[in-house]
Parts: sequence; structure tokens; C-alpha cells
Amino acid sequence: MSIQWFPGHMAKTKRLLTEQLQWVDAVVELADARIPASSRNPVLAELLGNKPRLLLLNKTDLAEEVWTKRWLESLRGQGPAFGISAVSGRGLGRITPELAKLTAERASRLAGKGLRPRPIRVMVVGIPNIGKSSLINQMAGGSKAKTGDKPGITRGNQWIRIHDKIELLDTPGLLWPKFEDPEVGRKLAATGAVRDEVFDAEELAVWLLTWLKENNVRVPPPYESRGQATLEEIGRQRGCLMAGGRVDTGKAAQEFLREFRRGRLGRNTLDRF
Ligand SMILES: Nc1nc2c(ncn2[C@@H]2O[C@H](COP(=O)(O)OP(=O)(O)OP(=O)(O)O)[C@@H](O)[C@H]2O)c(=O)[nH]1
Repeated sequence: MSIQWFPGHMAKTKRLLTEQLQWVDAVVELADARIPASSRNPVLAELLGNKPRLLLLNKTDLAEEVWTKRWLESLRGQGPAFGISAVSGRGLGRITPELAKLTAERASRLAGKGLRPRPIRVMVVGIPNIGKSSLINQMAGGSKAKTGDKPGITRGNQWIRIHDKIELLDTPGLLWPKFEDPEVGRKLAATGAVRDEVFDAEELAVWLLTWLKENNVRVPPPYESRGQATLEEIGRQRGCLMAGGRVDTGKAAQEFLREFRRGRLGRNTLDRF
């Protein structure tokens, strides 16, 4: 299965990110706790230079706790990182103190010049649908940034003062995912980072069902068997029928993917090592 992505979009994003970076003191990078490797783009490190960066694994409520712990242990070698849930609010209280620590040098430089400290300016970056708006809303304590369950909903450009210590840039830089590896593309599609129009839902659902089986992930019925037959079962169970009573496997696949993304099949981490 190949997923189309547009080089023009990448070039534009890179330009936008570089422009915005000059205005910020630190960057919060959001990655998906279900795919901590596949949801990050290595080009970011290159763009950031020595700008302080905090890595947050979001959607920990949908990932397997034991894997989140393992991932964080390995990722901390590259800098500060912890898990959050932008929806439940878990872990968000750690963000401000961590950013203050990361930018302490800037604060003492300002103090050294006799300047009053100003809030830390932070840009939030991450791939589409990773939870950037949800995080900003939670931290701002209100519905200040639009959220949605379709990738690419964020528009506009605005600073949001969270409190006297932090200001967030409300046009979070979108990162393009790294698609060269087809497995990465599938995982991004399975977790909802890619628009549904650009991949084949049936093919993806069959791949995911097989992946779950091969990795011994226990899932509730009717998902426990594998392949096309299961799409038939899912369709029958969910009432996805066409004229003549035949199962609509395309609709069944979409239903299955929707349930997986919402965590109805339990918590799952797709990136493992
Ligand atoms: N379960 C769960 N869902 C989350 C979490 N954070 C965000 N979401 C959901 O993920 C979807 C996308 O969230 P947004 O905040 O709109 O993501 P975004 O990164 O701003 O999206 P773009 O505007 O496409 O870049 C929404 O349906 C959120 O409710 C989380 O921690 N847990």
C-alpha cells in the first residue's frame, strides 16, 4: 500500500517552521505514544539546531503503558521526554516546570542584562492530528484553538498566553511524517494521522488485523481472527450490508479502523523494539 504525500507541502512546512522558529525560545514536539518512532520526523532535529526541545508522547491513554515506559527510557537519552494525555490532562502539570528548566539559561541572560523576565515563547509541533490544538486548549483552560478528528484542521496564527510564564504559538508547525518506509505509512494511517482518502481502508484493515494477530495482541470478538474473512465477520456483526445481503467489506474496514483509533480494541502500541 502506498500513501501519497506532497513534496510541495513539505517545502512549505519547512519554510514556515524555520520562519516561526526565530520567534520562539523553545519547542514542544508532540509524538504519538502508540507510534513514538513513526510519528516523528528526523528533519526536525536539523531545523531546530540548538533550540531547547521538550518531547511529549501524547495519547498515552491509547498506548500500552509498559511500552510507553520503555520508549521514554530510551528517548530520554536524547533529551527531556515524558508521556501526556491532552484529552484527560494527564502529565500536563509537568510541562511548565520542564520548559522553565530548559530555558533557564535564557532567563539568567536576561536577568544579567537587568531585563525583566518575559514569558517563555513556545511553539508546538507535530504531525497532523497528533493533538496540538487539544494540548493548547487544555493548557489555556478553554476552547481557544480549534480541534477536530480530521488531520489538518489547524489554521490561523496567534500567541496564546497560558499564564505569566508561558506563551504558546497557536499555529503549531505541522510536521510531515516520514513515509519512505511503507510500514511507517501504514502505522500513521492506522492511528489516524493521514487523511482517509489517501489510502485503501480495506488493505489497511487487513494489514492491521494481521499485525495484531502476529504480535499476539488479544482483541475482543469479532476481531480475533485474521484477514478478509474477518472483515466479512465484522461487517456482518456491524450490519455493514449491501443490497442482496452481501457484506460491504469497505464499510466494515472503516468501522474497524474507527474503533481501533478510539481505543475500543484496547490500548495498543504499534512501534516496538
Ligand atoms: N484519546 C486521546 N485522543 C486525543 C488526545 N489528544 C488529542 N486527541 C484527539 O485527537 C484528535 C486530534 O486532535 P487535535 O488537537 O485536533 O490535533 P491537531 O494536532 O491540532 O490536529 P491538526 O489540526 O490536524 O494538526 C481529536 O479527536 C482529539 O480529541 C489524547 O491524549 N488522547
